[in-house]
Amino acid sequence: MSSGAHNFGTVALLSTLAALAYALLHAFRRLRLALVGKSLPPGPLGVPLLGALPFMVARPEVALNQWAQKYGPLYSVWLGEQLHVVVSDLGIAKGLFETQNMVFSSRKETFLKSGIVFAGRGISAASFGESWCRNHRLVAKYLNSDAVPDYLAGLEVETAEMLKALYIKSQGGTLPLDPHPHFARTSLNNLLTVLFGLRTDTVDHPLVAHWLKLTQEYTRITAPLSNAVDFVPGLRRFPAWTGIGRARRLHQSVVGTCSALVSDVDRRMKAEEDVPDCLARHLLKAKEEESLDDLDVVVLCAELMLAAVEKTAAVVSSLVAEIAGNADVQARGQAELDRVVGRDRLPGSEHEKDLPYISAIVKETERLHNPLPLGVPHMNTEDATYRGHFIPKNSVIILNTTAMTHDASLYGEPNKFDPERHLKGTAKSTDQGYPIFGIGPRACLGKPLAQHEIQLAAAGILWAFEIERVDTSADATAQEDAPAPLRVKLTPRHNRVSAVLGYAKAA
Ligand code: HEM
Repeated sequence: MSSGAHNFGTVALLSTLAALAYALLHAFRRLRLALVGKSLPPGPLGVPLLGALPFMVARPEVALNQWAQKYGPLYSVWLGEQLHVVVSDLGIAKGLFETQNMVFSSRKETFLKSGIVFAGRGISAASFGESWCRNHRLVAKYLNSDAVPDYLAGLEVETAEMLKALYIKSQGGTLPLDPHPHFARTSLNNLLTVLFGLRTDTVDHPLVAHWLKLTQEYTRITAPLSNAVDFVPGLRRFPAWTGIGRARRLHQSVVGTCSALVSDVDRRMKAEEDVPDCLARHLLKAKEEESLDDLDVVVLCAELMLAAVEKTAAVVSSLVAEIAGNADVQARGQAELDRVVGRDRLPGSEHEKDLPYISAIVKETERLHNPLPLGVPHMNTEDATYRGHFIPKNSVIILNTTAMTHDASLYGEPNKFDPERHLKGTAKSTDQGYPIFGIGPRACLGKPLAQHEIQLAAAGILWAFEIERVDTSADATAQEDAPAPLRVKLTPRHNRVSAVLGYAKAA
């Protein structure tokens, strides 16, 4: 026998033994639990050391959905040595949180996101404890639904600025464009105002493209299941292959950018300049009393900017893409705006409650185009049991919110864009609520701000423009592995648009 064939035989034997040992270990784990009358939720077995990680490399949500079909809406899966419990049903998610809210409201402090990107600080990646409580309390003061009404006038100004910039950049509707950077700038400006009391003056300001790039990198390297290195500690010896280097660079870049903004607020406060009330000022003033160090302040601000900008902009871009492809929805939304707002002023936040169809368009976009398809994983701090399934302490809980919002038993024809289903009192009305902002004490802190921003953007764009999608299939610059960029033609809807937007050179 040749040495090559011999080596192959040895490798095959060792692999088989490793797989057997792994299967035995899992069988033993399950048997041990069964002996004391406990059974884990069912789930796939996976492979030695890595568990199910190899099946989740490309599109984790596809693998998760296939397992949900096979094992049901509550199943367990090992990723490396970490047990994950995946919930794909809204009723079960609500059930878990209604009965054991506090038990399920921690997070696993992951190696990449928590340890490197946020340097063990911040809110979203922190386990449930004193530091999370303090940070959550400090930030909530500036973001909860009591605080947001103070920002509404500013959000309206930013929306009007965004519409005007779209009008100008598209040369009064003659040039197709990608509106996404404009939506990102609006969201960035809203956050910069809340955090630092400042804003960018144009979409071409370098901070807009820089921050968009950082948030996209953040999304790529911190997606809930993207990092084998979080669950297989042995991989940490290979920083070049495992995203560790990228996470370090992201940390440096994000902290560098936000440190400069925080330092400027600090300098202005020390020079006794007039600094508007903003989160950075509040945190700097409270540093001693709240035992915050410099990095705490910077990471809190950076985290909010990372959490906010791209997700909010992504929803608005998806909304525009959907409207461009649904002439009936567009016409119905515009008819509502003409009726409620008229053509001599822009829709404002005072109109929101009188625009149920626009709200329904927003809800339907969020249902279909969830910008955080698997939410942010939770962790349970105590052993728990749900409908006979044992969920051991320190399991990572994935709320598969996309599966929940595509549940055909709640939303008939779940892949269809149909705002009508959110209109109360109509034949199609379902009103199941949807969990894209999360559930329980760890639910999104920015929801009130994001919802107002998106609603104002939706109403403003529909008020101002006829939206038409431009075909990008022949775009030679498009990258093969990236989604086609959104390109739309935004034609002013009526002859009052330029005047109301304050654009003097109107046709
Ligand atoms: C469309 C926009 C947004 C979506 C879909 C979204 C979604 C989410 C989700 C799913 C979570 C995890 C909830 C859970 O664990 O149950 C979360 C957490 C969080 N979000 Fe958002 N978010 C959005 C915008 C924002 C904005 C604008 C901000 C800040 C200004 C923000 C700040 C946060 C923070 C700080 C957390 C961590 C909460 C915690 O762990 O205690 N988000 N968000």
